[in-house]
Amino acid sequence: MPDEAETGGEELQFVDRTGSRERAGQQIRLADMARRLPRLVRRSVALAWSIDRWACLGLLVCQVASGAMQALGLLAVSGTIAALLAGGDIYGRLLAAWPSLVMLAGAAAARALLGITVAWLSSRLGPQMSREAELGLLRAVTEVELSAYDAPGFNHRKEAAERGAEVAQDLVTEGQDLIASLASLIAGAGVLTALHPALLPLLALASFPQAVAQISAARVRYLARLRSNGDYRLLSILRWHVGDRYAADQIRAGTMSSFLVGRYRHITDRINRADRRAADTGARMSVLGALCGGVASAAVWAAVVWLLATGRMSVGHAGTAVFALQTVGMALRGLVVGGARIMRTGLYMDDWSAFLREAGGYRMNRGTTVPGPPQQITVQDLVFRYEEAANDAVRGVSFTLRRGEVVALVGYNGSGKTTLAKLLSGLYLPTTGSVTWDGVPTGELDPQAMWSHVALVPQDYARWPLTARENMTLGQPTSGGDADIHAACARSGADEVLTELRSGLDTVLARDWLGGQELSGGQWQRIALTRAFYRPAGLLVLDEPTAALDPLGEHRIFAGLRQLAATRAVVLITHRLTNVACADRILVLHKGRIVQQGTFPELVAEPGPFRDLWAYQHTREAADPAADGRSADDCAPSAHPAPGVPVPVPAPQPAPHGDTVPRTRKSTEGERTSASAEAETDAEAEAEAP
Ligand SMILES: Nc1ncnc2c1ncn2[C@@H]1O[C@H](COP(=O)(O)OP(=O)(O)OP(=O)(O)O)[C@@H](O)[C@H]1O
Repeated sequence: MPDEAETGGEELQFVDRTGSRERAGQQIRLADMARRLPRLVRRSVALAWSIDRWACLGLLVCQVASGAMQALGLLAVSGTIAALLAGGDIYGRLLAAWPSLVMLAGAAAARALLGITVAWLSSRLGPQMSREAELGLLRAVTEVELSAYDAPGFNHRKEAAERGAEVAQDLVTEGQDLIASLASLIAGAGVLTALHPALLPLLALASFPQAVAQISAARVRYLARLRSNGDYRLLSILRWHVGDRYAADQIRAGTMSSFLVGRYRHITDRINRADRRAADTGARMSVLGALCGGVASAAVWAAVVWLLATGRMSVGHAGTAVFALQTVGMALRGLVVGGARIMRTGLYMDDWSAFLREAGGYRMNRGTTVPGPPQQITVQDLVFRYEEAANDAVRGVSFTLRRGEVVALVGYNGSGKTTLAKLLSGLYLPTTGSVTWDGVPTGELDPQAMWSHVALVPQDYARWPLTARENMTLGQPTSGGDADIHAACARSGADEVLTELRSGLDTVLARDWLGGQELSGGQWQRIALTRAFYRPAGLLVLDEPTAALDPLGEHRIFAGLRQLAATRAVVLITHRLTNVACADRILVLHKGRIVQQGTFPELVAEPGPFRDLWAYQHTREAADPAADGRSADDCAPSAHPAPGVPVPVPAPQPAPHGDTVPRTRKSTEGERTSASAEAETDAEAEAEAP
């Protein structure tokens, strides 16, 4: 298969629409660094302090002590050299140098010990910081509006924040390296200044070109990585698709492996090119910096020789100056390299903290009214448009849904059914118009309290790698205990699934896990239905709830639906029109609008999209009964046209199996069909049917 990139077609790519990170990356410069470093160190210390103040305190004390030991060591070097170069016999000189030597060894040993302590504390603290950062991120993610996931900018910010959480642990080591370099610098600079005041400014001047070069190289590398971020993301998505079990059969049967691997290669080639360019530029800068630095260092050493030659500095002091110059030089390099690293980490952490602050710009900001189970959900002039979409997904929709009612949404693919169901559940908020629960707009309700009254079976239901029990209770067991779970299983057909599970409700539903067991698609759908039936919710939304079920399983669900509706408002979305005969009212959507509504018999009698769909589906099913395993008569025999007659007008009569829904009666606004109440007893009997 030809590559899209080769054919000139569109190519999947991730774009930083805000450009904020690119701008931030451009800030990796010496002046910005000098300005930002104290803030970054403060932040890393504050984060560490909030997690483990004793470890944090220990690290700070160790670094200060290490700096002091370094200064002591340099002084000891000076004392040792001075004693060794003094006049007198060698034994006398060694004896005089002895205390300085002991001090030198003691300082070195103490520094080594402090280094080990720092490494120990850092390795305890670092991973904790990342875990805490991840937890903060998880909390922030659950606090965003669902619509955030439809906004490309949000996903980009989320990924950047994830990277920030990942590198949070580096802040400890980088912060420590920086503090250690600073301590060394102060110690060395103090000694150097004491030896001769001109040496330190000279050294600082000599280090300047190298510092600029190293920071520039770090900036180039960061920006290159930033520009390749989208490609790295693509690679991880491709890796997941190629490696995951869900598509393994399709990759093989579709002989897609070379296409996918080729695509992977195409992206890695692009990353490699960018990396090579960045590496080359970085190396050129480093060479230039090293050349300038080399010349400047030669000047510093020449100055030391000149001081020595002109008698302005003793030999002992000159020896100490050699060590001090090395110490200060290393400390300066450590400051620059560590500074560039912590700047880079700081930029990622900025992404993380900005995400936590604003939840990627989509933090839920809703009301605090705590609702009860909704008695009536009213939709008025509802319009909803997905972010950056060209058209409204739902436009000008008005209707009322009451407790005890089953309302079916039907229509062609993309007509807005799922979107409307999510608006009813308060998962999305209207762009204009309103959705009210017992008179209160969904935006004014406390979201968690509202969703505790929603039971949702989406088209793509989650397959949690948890036990069967947790998969059904969603970690929120009712006071009825397992009895409630079994009752819900009996409704959904999951009772049959349970008998096949090794440890019953305690079985982990994930084959990859030790002791876990995998389920078939239909078995998983039964579990998803059990969740919804188990949940004591006032609004039940079923979006294609039986797509994966066998005919008997499907029959069981629809036979029990009326009984469920007794205490709930039910929204049913299905393309299988025989199933919507169970509904009190059917809303037909087309391009986001309600174009028809009424009972099943009314709609099959009325020219329009519903009748077209029904005629097509029924004719097909009549021609090939095997296409639909269950009889259309299960729900509303009166509504079904006789074979060969495309769309008959149904006669009003009670359904079999005791379903007493008066099918021909129009469910007008403000009016509830008597069916809901009357059907309960009979539907209960039906629920027992296999
Ligand atoms: N996350 C999204 N971002 C942008 N547009 C979307 C998104 N989800 C759906 N849409 C668009 O909104 C419209 C309605 O989609 P919706 O999923 O509500 O349709 P549907 O009637 O449930 O379709 P189906 O029968 O295929 O499930 C479609 O045009 C679709 O392309």
